[in-house]
Amino acid sequence: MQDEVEKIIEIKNVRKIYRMGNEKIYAVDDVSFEILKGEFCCLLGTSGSGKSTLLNLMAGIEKLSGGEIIIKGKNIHKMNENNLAKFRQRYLGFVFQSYNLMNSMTALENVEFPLIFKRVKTKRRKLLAKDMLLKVGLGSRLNHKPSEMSGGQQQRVGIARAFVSKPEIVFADEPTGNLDTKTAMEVMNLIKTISKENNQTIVMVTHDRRLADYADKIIHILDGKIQSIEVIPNDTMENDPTLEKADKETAATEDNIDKMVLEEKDMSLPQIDVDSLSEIENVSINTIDGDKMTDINEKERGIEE
Ligand SMILES: Nc1ncnc2c1ncn2[C@@H]1O[C@H](COP(=O)(O)OP(=O)(O)OP(=O)(O)O)[C@@H](O)[C@H]1O
Repeated sequence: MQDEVEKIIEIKNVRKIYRMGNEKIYAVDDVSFEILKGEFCCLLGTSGSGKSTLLNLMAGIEKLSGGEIIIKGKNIHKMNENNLAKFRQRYLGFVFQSYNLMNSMTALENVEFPLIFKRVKTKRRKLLAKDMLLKVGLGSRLNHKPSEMSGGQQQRVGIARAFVSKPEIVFADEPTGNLDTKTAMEVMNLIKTISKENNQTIVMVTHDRRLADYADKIIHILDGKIQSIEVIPNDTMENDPTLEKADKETAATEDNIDKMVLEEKDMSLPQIDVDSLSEIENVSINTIDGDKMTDINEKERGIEE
């Protein structure tokens, strides 16, 4: 008998009410649905329908007015701040519409960042970050800063940063909102390809039906309520020439990564000011796969029940 697929996210009668003077705004109004492990789920709706609020509630960024959000069996809104932060680091990744890259850092340094918090050793960190940048087709842009890259390239760095530590769930709020249609499709292909390779769960917000078609499941939202839930047949992947190129690049360089690390000059990360850590953590709340955790003390990253 086939194993039942894990319900990785359960949304139960969730409400978010904002008060504006005497007025109550029901941004999310009694919403319930489930997302399975490995599913690509899209929250689709027009402007003001409540998509971003729902995503922020799911990520524990906004407080609930009612209901429950269970992720990996844990009621995340019952956790204290410290445990919630650990939970985010361990299980969640984020892709933002505005990329949220560190402008003073190179592409490679940006992608390395989540791994610093995981205390992954320098050499391994650089290998993982490089590998990820090769995967997203940026093998020739490792040492470019965000200002030296196009919007599409910057978002590829954002994707590499979100996925480098293989979080089980990646939240993406209008990840292609600042990109032209062709680049948006390439970015969608990347998100889908990488997440499917690793059985990662994606929750993406968009108002664009064409982008929602990349999902396995679409939650249609209107005025804070679910209008319908649509399951999409799994045949919408397009041939992306950039991906093919990225694959070839990865294959060609896989054997040379060690060599590249040894040859790379001036790759040390800038000194991190302790006061800036919380700001950085907001940018790169992320985690790393269990089988890549050999450098990390399990207890240190443990989450209290
Ligand atoms: N901090 C807030 N205070 C008051 N009302 C808010 C707040 N944030 C959102 N809202 C209201 O909640 C509703 C849902 O907003 P939300 O940003 O979730 O919609 P959205 O579907 O993501 O829209 P968009 O696509 O334009 O970003 C809107 O009516 C919005 O005005």
